[in-house]
Amino acid sequence: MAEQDVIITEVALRDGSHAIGHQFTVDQVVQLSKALDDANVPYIEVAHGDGLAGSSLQYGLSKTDEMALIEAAASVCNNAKIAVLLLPGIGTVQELKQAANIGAEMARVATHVTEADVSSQHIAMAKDLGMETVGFLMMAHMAPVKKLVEQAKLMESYGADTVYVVDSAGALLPHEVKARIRALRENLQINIGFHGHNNLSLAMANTLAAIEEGATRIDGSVRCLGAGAGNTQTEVLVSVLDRLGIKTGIDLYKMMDLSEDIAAQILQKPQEITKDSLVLGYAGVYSSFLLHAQKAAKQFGVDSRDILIELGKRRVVGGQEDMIVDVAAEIVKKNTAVM
Ligand SMILES: C[C@H](O)CC(=O)C(=O)O
Ligand SMILES: [Mn+2]
Repeated sequence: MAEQDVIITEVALRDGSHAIGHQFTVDQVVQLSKALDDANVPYIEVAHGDGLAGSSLQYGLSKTDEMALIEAAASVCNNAKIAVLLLPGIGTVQELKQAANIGAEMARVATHVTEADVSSQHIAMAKDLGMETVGFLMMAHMAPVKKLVEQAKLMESYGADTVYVVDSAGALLPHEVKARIRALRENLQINIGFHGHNNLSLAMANTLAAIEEGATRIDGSVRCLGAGAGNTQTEVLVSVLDRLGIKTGIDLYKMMDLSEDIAAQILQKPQEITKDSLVLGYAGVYSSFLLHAQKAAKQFGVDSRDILIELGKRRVVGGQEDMIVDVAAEIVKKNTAVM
């Protein structure tokens, strides 16, 4: 019998970076990684929220060099493997090599859902470095199923071991997740994964829908420590899967304890679905835009929801963070013109 039916990657130390303005310290990363390792979590992702080399004025400056965080996490894990995220164009193969040298064993190469072709070099390099390799198709709600399959097949052809459907905006509904995972299962030979965000309170339902259709790689963030309203909450997911008789190999009590004792202390305020995170899901906007939009709203004196709705209409994608300020300024101009 397999020890795990579903393999969980804990993303709080990467996706959660968005929620705390990229302020992780070595001490926080060491404490959380150690506890996750002790709870038998198989993969722990560590990096800037926007992946390797994401620390910048555009995406947000990290308090601590991410390589120091990755090295610290790797040094305290006995069984868990450290994963890193890389968005080609933000990170390069240089950072990937550096991360592999200090202990990262899994590379997750992320592209917009229609741009998989930019991942070929990075997937090939990750394989050459001996890393387990994941293709991560972000903003999956923005492409029809046929397009998603075509793009996933590209990642498979470059050598990815797994392809993820990434609901970056938390905008997908369960039947849409099902259709996407089913199509990938029917057309690909590699593992299929799912990464959800809870902006519409659907992260758990979507994750279960994905598992029902055959996804075996699932992301979670403990205490919902992720962008927007956070991801599928890991300790809740472990409980639900246990009730369903689906094995994760993770110790539930230890997971609950570390959520309460460590993750909750890292969050500047408890994760909940606020009006802004709800609008992310409703309008189909990248979850990592949340704090940027709130900052621009304050700066320009406009409603953050208006900014997010407009970004959704314009189908803005990751990498276009500068548009947030443009949109805020345009709203001010429009409001002044009608006065
Ligand atoms: C760079 C993004 O934050 C990656 C991710 O977690 C998502 O698209 O969701
Ligand atoms: Mn995410």
